[in-house]
Amino acid sequence: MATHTEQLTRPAVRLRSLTRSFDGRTVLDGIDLDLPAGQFTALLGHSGSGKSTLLRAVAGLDHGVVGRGRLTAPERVSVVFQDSRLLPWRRVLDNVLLGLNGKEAEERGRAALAEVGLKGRERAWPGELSGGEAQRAALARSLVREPELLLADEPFGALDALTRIRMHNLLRELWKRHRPSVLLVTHDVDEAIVLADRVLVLDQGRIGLDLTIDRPHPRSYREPVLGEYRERLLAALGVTEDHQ
Ligand SMILES: Nc1ncnc2c1ncn2[C@@H]1O[C@H](COP(=O)(O)OP(=O)(O)OP(=O)(O)O)[C@@H](O)[C@H]1O
Repeated sequence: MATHTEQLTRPAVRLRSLTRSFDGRTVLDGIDLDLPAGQFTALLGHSGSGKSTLLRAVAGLDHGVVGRGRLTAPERVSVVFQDSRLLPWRRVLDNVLLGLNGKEAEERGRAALAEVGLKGRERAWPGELSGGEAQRAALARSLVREPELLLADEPFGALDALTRIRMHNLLRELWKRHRPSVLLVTHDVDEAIVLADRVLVLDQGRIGLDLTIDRPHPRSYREPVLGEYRERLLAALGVTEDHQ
């Protein structure tokens, strides 16, 4: 992983005039965006606004899609999805190590599982894990690859509210320790505000708002000052809050 000084001097992701269309309908409309290395960024937007399309483009998972523009991203990119995508016929540690071999990789896999709170579950089958545990294993699978960029597409979307808060703390903790650049796609305004240092709103194929959240961590949903950010984000999303 890059040193902290290197991280500050070069963007991890650079998009220039990035355009993506499906069936003649433009979903991303000439996006220009730099994500500085080591930054924790969230991407908000309505359903269908193109968040996953943007994330897939950055991940290089959209081969064959009609599009234009220039994109640079680091070499080591990990992606976490809403479902853990663990292979049910492989034990948890083997899922984490998928494609990696050797004693040293195994040690790193065990360490990653310990980091996400799954020490002792190395030989469990994915079917024996709860939803939150499965997402922890998915995070460990990403972590063990030492990503420079971690892309997460609604990673906590299927979890209950309490588990989600614990996963927020875990993700932020892992980010602090390893400092990958993070791009987190979410529907959840509060999740974005509590976790990210920069929140982007995708609207009509463009970045409609680019908001820096300059507040110390850990943050709580209940901090009154975060309410100002919430209102700005909701306004950018075209949602008006009912204050009655
Ligand atoms: N492979 C594809 N083929 C055709 N249309 C697609 C494809 N992928 C995405 N789209 C369309 O592009 C638009 C944006 O989809 P995308 O999944 O990026 O939105 P999203 O903001 O991530 O939505 P959600 O929050 O509901 O997941 C949608 O209208 C979707 O139907």
